[in-house]
Amino acid sequence: MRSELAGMDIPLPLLLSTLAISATICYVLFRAGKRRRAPLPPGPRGWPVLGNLPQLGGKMHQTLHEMTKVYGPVLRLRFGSSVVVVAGSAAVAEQFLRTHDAKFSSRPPNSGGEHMAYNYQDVVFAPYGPRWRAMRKVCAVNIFSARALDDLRGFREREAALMVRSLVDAAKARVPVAVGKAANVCTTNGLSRAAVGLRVFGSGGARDFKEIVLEVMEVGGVLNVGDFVPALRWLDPQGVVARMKKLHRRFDDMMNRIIAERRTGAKTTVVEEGKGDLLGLLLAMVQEDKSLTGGEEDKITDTDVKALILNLFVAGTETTSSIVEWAVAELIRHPDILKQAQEELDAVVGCDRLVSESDLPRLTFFNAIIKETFRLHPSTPLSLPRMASEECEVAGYHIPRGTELLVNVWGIARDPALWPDPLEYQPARFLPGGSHENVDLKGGDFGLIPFGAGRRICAGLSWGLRMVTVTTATLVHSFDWELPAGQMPDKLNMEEAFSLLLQRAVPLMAHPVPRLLPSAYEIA
Ligand code: HEM
Repeated sequence: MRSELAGMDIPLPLLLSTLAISATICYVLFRAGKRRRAPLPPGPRGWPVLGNLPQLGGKMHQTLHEMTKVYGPVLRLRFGSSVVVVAGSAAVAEQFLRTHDAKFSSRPPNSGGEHMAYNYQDVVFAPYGPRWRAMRKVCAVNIFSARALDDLRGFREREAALMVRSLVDAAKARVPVAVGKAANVCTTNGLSRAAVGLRVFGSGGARDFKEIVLEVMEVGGVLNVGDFVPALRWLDPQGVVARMKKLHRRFDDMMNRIIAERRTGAKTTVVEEGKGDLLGLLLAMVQEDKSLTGGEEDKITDTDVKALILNLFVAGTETTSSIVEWAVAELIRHPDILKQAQEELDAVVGCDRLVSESDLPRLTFFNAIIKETFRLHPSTPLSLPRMASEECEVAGYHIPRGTELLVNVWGIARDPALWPDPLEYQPARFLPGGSHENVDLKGGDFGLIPFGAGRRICAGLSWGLRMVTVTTATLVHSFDWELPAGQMPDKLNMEEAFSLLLQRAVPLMAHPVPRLLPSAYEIA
């Protein structure tokens, strides 16, 4: 038999065998293609609807660290309807945040970004793109560049001195102080003076401002179940969204008032001159009709200014003061390390004045203490979430588009494969000749990334690091620290609280004992 195909006369057996061979080749290629796609990462089975949310507990970073030991360094979970992947080793974090960083440069949508941060018009939640880049540049130039940091140094040092004054008063009264609270007043006021020319706490502080900032920091740290389970979103079971909306209105009203006062030159709440602060610089840009991205329709607006200021308070206050509190607690637990730190401070600074920022580069041992504290007690143990804008392959696993990424910076910094005696507080590991002498905190060493890494690394890293170092150095240089009667340094409770930020479960209370010459404490 013969068959006619496109006018050709082909024998039927030949045609059939050609078709059979083609079909077989297609099938083999299809199977090979299927096999080439990497598997999804492993992870524990979750519950219906809620997925793995009920298994996380309050100390999510600890649970995820344990799961990583079982399932490996790329862990796949489901938070409600969101697929989440957790990076649990330095090598895997590097693949996500260096090799594939461009694909993970946006953050997943969430209620904080929508209801508090002016519908993602800020820096923290803004989708990756020209607008986000421009907003980051505005911060970088006006507050976080080396020059801006130096210009604003007076605010930080002044607040550190005021902290010392209040601690001397407590010493005279023989009352123990909450070290984290004292540090928080210092870091928040330092930032708020630089940002809006106002002190949040203390004399001259605006009460409204303080209340709003405290609540913004608190609400910003809550994990909202409605973000992961769409069916629960409208119910708002924790009442988080309702609080956010109310708080947003209060913050917005307050900022509108501050901006109006600035524009009319009225002086109701402004305790600093306001010259040279970030708000003044940003309002000048609005006045000049400056474009963010160069486009005509993309002028910087009052909303951009308010969103940016909000970011600084949420991202830059508790993160900074919690590290100071952990550092002082570690030093109380390790009197030999505290003594060595004080000897270095005395040699560099002397005993007749307080620490200044210009002393910091010469404090080799003290800088190692700061690194070691960030290693064991990173303020944001799971960094901030990112989201895959494209699919990719990491460590042999397929990561689909839309997957949320958490990087367990807390767990990675305790990996025994990377850190000898990982649970021991040993600043010397960062000293010349130590096992990690060249490691820094700036996102290049993936075993230690408390500020994140890649394009969306912490925008306030330089400010945060300086503020943490100068505040801690001031506390350690100006005072000896004694625990309240009955507490032993080696038994100090070092438990972590239930929170997205790494707070202490039991706030550190201690007696400051002045140790410098009396003239050092003469603070105007
Ligand atoms: C010292 C303590 C601080 C720590 C440990 C810290 C940590 C972080 C981390 C882990 C991220 C996410 C990075 C990533 O996605 O890879 C981040 C983002 C951010 N941080 Fe910080 N931070 C600190 C202080 C500050 C300060 C003082 C400010 C501002 C005054 C600030 C402003 C920001 C902003 C604006 C972002 C968002 C960056 C973006 O999405 O482009 N942070 N921070």
